[in-house]
Amino acid sequence: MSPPCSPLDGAPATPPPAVTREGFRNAMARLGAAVNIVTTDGPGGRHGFTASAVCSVTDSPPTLLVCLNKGSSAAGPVHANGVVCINTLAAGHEPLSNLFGGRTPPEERFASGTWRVAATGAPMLVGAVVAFDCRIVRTVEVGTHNVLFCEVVGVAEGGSNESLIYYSRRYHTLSGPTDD
Ligand SMILES: NC(=O)c1ccc[n+]([C@@H]2O[C@H](COP(=O)([O-])OP(=O)(O)OC[C@H]3O[C@@H](n4cnc5c(N)ncnc54)[C@H](O)[C@@H]3O)[C@@H](O)[C@H]2O)c1
Ligand SMILES: Cc1cc2c(cc1C)N(C[C@H](O)[C@H](O)[C@H](O)COP(=O)(O)O)c1[nH]c(=O)[nH]c(=O)c1N2
Repeated sequence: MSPPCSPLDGAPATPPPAVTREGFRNAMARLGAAVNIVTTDGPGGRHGFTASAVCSVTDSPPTLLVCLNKGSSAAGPVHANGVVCINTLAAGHEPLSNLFGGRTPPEERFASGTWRVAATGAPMLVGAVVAFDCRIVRTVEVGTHNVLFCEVVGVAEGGSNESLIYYSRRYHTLSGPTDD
């Protein structure tokens, strides 16, 4: 059996308490993450949702994963369409993130921002830091979420040099190097 976890400050180890949902979320709030709007379109209709649970899986074939709550109104359309575009948000996109973050009807979400249609048919956000046009190649159910494995079939790099970051339940801006 493995020993109990030690606190990072070197204090004596105590048996770990059960991890509650609240405890897990509080811990996760300490992980900074890029903010993305994941969009879809096709026979299941146009939809999109804000997601921070996005991660690179492998570059061969280029694959990302997205964790999508099964209770989200976007879940049906995403699975019916089998395609998504992962649009990574730039500084100034906080209102767009909140708009796609729940409760607003799908077509009202797309009334903000400028959208074009990617090769898969999914909406691509003009002004995103980067956008990944993807086909969903596998879905794995874990608890409340579906993990979508998304093969990248197209990439568009935007002009913005400032990424939107969600950390400690707030939005922040991270600037990249400038050319000069
Ligand atoms: N992975 C997710 O589904 C996810 C991620 C971030 C935010 N959200 C949703 O956005 C809203 C605001 O989030 P917040 O960060 O301000 O406060 P919060 O306390 O609800 O969440 C803190 C952190 O916990 C994680 N988290 C939250 N809900 C989760 C879920 N259902 N499953 C797995 N991980 C989850 C995320 O990393 C989040 O940043 C909430 O409704 C939350 O459920 C969901
Ligand atoms: C910053 C931030 C980050 C996330 C979210 C929200 C916000 C504000 N949400 C919640 C998600 O966007 C929301 O549940 C959907 O918009 C679906 O809501 P409706 O069911 O349509 O109301 C979210 N949901 C999800 O399934 N996976 C995720 O990674 C995230 N990440």
